[in-house]
Amino acid sequence: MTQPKVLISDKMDPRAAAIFRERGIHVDEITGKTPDELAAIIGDYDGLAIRSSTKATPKLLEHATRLKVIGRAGIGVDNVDIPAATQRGIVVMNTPFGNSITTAEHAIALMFALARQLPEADASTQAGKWEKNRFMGVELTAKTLGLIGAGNIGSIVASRALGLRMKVIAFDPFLSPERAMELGIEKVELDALLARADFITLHTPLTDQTRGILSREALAKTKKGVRIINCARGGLIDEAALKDALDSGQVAGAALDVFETEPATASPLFGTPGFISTPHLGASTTEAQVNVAIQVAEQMSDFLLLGGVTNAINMPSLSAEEAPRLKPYMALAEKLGRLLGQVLGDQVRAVSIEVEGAAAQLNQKPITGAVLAGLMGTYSQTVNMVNAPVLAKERGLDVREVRHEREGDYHTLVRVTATTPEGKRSAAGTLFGNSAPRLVDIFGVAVEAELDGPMLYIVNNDAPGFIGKLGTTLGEAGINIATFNLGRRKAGGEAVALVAIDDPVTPHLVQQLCAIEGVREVVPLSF
Ligand SMILES: NC(=O)c1ccc[n+]([C@@H]2O[C@H](COP(=O)([O-])OP(=O)(O)OC[C@H]3O[C@@H](n4cnc5c(N)ncnc54)[C@H](O)[C@@H]3O)[C@@H](O)[C@H]2O)c1
Ligand SMILES: O=C(O)[C@H](O)COP(=O)(O)O
Repeated sequence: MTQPKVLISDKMDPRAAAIFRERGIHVDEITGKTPDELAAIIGDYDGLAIRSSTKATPKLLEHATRLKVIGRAGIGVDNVDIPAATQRGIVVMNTPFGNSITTAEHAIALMFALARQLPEADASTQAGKWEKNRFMGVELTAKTLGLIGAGNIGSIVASRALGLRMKVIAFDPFLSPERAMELGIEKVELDALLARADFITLHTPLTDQTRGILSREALAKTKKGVRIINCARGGLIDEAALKDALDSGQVAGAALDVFETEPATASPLFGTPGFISTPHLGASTTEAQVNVAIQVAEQMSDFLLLGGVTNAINMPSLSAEEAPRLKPYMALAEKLGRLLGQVLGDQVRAVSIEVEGAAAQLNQKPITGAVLAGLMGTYSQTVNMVNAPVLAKERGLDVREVRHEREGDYHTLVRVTATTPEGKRSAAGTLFGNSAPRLVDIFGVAVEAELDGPMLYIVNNDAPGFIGKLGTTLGEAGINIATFNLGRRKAGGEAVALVAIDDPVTPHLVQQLCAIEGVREVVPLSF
């Protein structure tokens, strides 16, 4: 295995680079590059470790020809084009909990800062004004805090606010009543939250549903004198409407850590009385940065070295312990998919993947991904485990997974059945010694073949003399037979030969093989 290379392109705690090096991964820390400069170097790397500054756009990813994984040392992945990464087979992972406490604390800090106008009071005092009568604050105790989004960060904010004796209400369509009760908060609709909250804090991702959730109309529905905090994502609030609401006094104060356009070096909000801002500092504590740096480096190393997948946005998880056990199954699954793909071409409309015996104890998703990657890999150069399920969906391929706990003739078995307009064809394989993939059944004919290197799949009438003629034709073309596996439905019926050969065959030789008496089909294979 060649040494993987990782690029850290945003400022990150040095522990990330140290972990990559300890695990034998080459790492370069190159920060502050323009998109074009980054595009010029990204082609050298297997992994890209980022925070929120690097934008992994489709344009950048076009140059990322080696890239296998993007690791986000933090939570929000809106700076990564996930569909583009997935199309290119790049796993995108984040560290969903490493900076949650820190960010929740920042929201609470901003809530205090708004309640007591701390930044203005500080600036005035340091300017020598001593304006004691100018800064009249409000208490938090007994006030109502409205959470928009009660996930990881929102729920930590709730627990801190309850400790401050606030009443907490939340709008989150995915918050269950049980979870709300467990958190000690009241689940409400958005309009009720707007009408009741003295403070509103946002903790949702930026999605099509949440963009502009505090729109001009929503701000008009708030309780007069509300104070608003946003430590989630710019774009959740209409900034122009917020400016007007601050000017009119509808909103008494607003604290933004995040902006629609970042870096936010200019904004109509700047200088507005009651407005406070920080430059996307939510996650910026020593503790959070150490957490996310360690987590992202461990996760990316596990993926690059062992195939373990943790906290991936675009792929099911696969622990570093599970990955070595699944590896031979994935190799078997990929070979079965590849075999069917080569024999059936692009005629496959549906695939059923059955696991039986020991295989049924494992996580089936990676096995399915490998089958699809093998199947579609015969007509797509860029398909892999990551993008195969998405590409299958795009092509309208109906994919089914079936699990049989019982053992059949083999202690472990993977069977792939493909449906084409002509009917169903299936291939099954097992693992010898729990590690070596072997084909044991092809289209209902029992065989025992290693699927490796160049091979020939031949269907012929079972009749004396065929093997001799086949050997002679291959021999005259200078093709050496490595192994020969033959199976038949019944004596004198249809027979299937899987022939491992030392060199690939030419189309002309395939024609010659097809011309042998009794041969019905010849398909050159490669594994
Ligand atoms: N300022 C910073 O530096 C900083 C740091 C960390 C995280 N963040 C951001 O904070 C946000 C929240 O992070 P998290 O870890 O709590 O995420 P999370 O996924 O744990 O929680 C998000 C919550 O939003 C809810 N939600 C989704 N759609 C919604 C909708 N339409 N209306 C209301 N609620 C909705 C979800 O149900 C979920 O409970 C993310 O955008 C993240 O990027 C910012
Ligand atoms: O989503 C996140 O984790 C935060 O926005 C933190 O971003 P940062 O890593 O750029 O500070």
